[in-house]
Formats: sequence, C-alpha cells, structure tokens
Amino acid sequence: MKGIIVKGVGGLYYVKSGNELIKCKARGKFRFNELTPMVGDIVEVSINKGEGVIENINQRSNELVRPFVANVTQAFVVVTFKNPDLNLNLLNSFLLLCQSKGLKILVCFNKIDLVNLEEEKISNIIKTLKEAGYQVALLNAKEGEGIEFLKEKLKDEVTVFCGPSGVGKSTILNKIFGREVMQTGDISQKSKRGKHTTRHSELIEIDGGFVVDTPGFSSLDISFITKEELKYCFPEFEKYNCECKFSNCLHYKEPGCKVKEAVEQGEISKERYEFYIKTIEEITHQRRN
Ligand SMILES: Nc1nc2c(ncn2[C@@H]2O[C@H](COP(=O)(O)OP(=O)(O)OP(=O)(O)O)[C@@H](O)[C@H]2O)c(=O)[nH]1
Ligand SMILES: [Zn+2]
Repeated sequence: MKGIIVKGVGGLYYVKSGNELIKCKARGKFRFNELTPMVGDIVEVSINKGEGVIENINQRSNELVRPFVANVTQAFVVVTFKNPDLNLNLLNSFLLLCQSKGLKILVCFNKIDLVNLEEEKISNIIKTLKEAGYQVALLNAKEGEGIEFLKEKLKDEVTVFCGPSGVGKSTILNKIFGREVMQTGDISQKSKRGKHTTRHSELIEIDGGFVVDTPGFSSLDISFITKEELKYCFPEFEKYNCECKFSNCLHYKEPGCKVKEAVEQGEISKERYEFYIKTIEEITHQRRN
C-alpha cells in the first residue's frame, strides 16, 4: 500500500492511504541507512498482523528543516503593509528561501483593511513583485476576504505557510479550515503556551492536498545557498541567465552582464537586484569566515 506520512510521534507514523489512516512503525533497516521517515514522505506500507510497517521511502523532492517536512510543493508567504509594517528585506528573504527549496510561491498581503491599496508606495510594491514573476493575493482574513481564492490554490499541493510574526498566518489557516488549527492571538499569549517547545508538525488534508500546520522558516538561515545557486532563486533573472558574456556570470561585477543591463533599463527592479547583491556579498563573507 502506498501513502503519505501525515504525522509522526515517538517512532510511530500515521500514514494516509486513500481514506485510511494507518498507524505504522518503520522497518529497522532505515536506521542502518541513517534514513528516518519524515512527515510528508511518500511510503510503501505493509500490514503485518494488523500493524502497519513502513517498507520503503520514496525519494524526496525536498526537505524543510523548520518545520521538519518533506515533499512540500508550495509556500504561501504572508506579509502585511501595516501592523506589522512591511519589511521588504524580510519578504525577499522568505521568497529566496522558498525558491531555494523549489516551491511554488503565492505572496499573500493580509490586513488590507488597514491600508489604501491605491497609495503609490503600496501599488508599486505589488507591481514589482508581479513583474518579478510572483503571484499575489490580497486578503482581509479577519473578514474572510480572499480565503476562497487561497482554498482553490491548495488543491493537490502540499503547502506551507510562512511569514513574519503577527501577520495573520493562524487567522488565515483557521478561516480556511473553519476551525482552530493554529492558535491566534497576541504574541505574549502564545509565548505563555511555550513557543520554544518542540512542535511536531502535521499535515492537514484538504481537497486532495495537504497543509503543514506549522509555519515555515522561523529561522532565515541562508547559509546553505551557494553563490552559484543564488541567481536561480530570482525568477526575474531567468530569461537572462544564459545571455551574459560569461556563462557562469554571477551578475555581479562581470562585464557584458545582461541582468545588470536589464536593471539599468528598468526591466528588473533595482530593489530586487540590490537585495541580490547584498545576499551574494553576505554569502561571500560567510564563506571567508
Ligand atoms: N485588521 C486585521 N487584523 C487581522 C487580520 N488578520 C489577522 N488579524 C489580527 O492580527 C493578529 C495576529 O494574527 P495571527 O493569526 O495570530 O498572526 P500569526 O501570523 O499567526 O502570528 P505568529 O503566530 O506570531 O507568527 C490577530 O490579533 C488577528 O486578529 C486582518 O485581515 N485584518
Ligand atoms: Zn550576468
């Protein structure tokens, strides 16, 4: 039988196969291969005297560390213009991390009830993201606006929510599922519950897809991304990546760089390019230390 691990607790795994939820142990052989089943793993299960046993783990398309989940296909990056104020640098970092894991991305601007979308600064930010190749959703989760659109996007995907604290990730999730899957409220209340206790993530099923019940990328560690990989994490560079004078061009200080040209001609956003340069310098600096 084939299924997906939706939950793991103390060496026991819950595998969803069709409409069945099978409680499974892992075969001992995984321990020799230093392979531990993860939530999100697609596995082969056999039933032995009424007990499920994980026989095989399919190759993973990716692995996230926080939350510890495999085979995630999509990220909803949630941010706000106000309350908290938008931090573009942080948004770009979230986008970068999601790109590096090969995720489809939807940028969700929540709390649009608090701002005027016509304001130039705001409309420019949305325009820049769209031009870079990102899909954008505008939400007022408190009133349920935009939630149906998100639900459609969840179909057949394994989706993780990420974004800064307080932007409304839990509110959105709870609206989507119509029940409390994540606790909302102010931050101080949440920390009382113990934000730092280890939390085992689960997959919640929806429409043939799954949602990870824990927000992603609480740490914005980019140290695993190499200088050479970085340019592939910027979708707006894609059509220029092979056009530069040097095929291994990092779009940094090289002559004959088509990306730099596109920035000068206003075809690529200057802010996004500056974020790229800042990041490449951070990576170079990290490696030297
Ligand atoms: N005005 C307004 N407030 C909202 C909206 N969505 C959520 N909020 C409020 O924003 C606050 C934070 O929402 P949460 O859902 O807890 O945010 P979170 O992203 O899960 O926060 P962390 O758990 O800290 O990461 C709550 O008081 C919500 O009621 C919205 O669309 N408009
Ligand atoms: Zn170049």
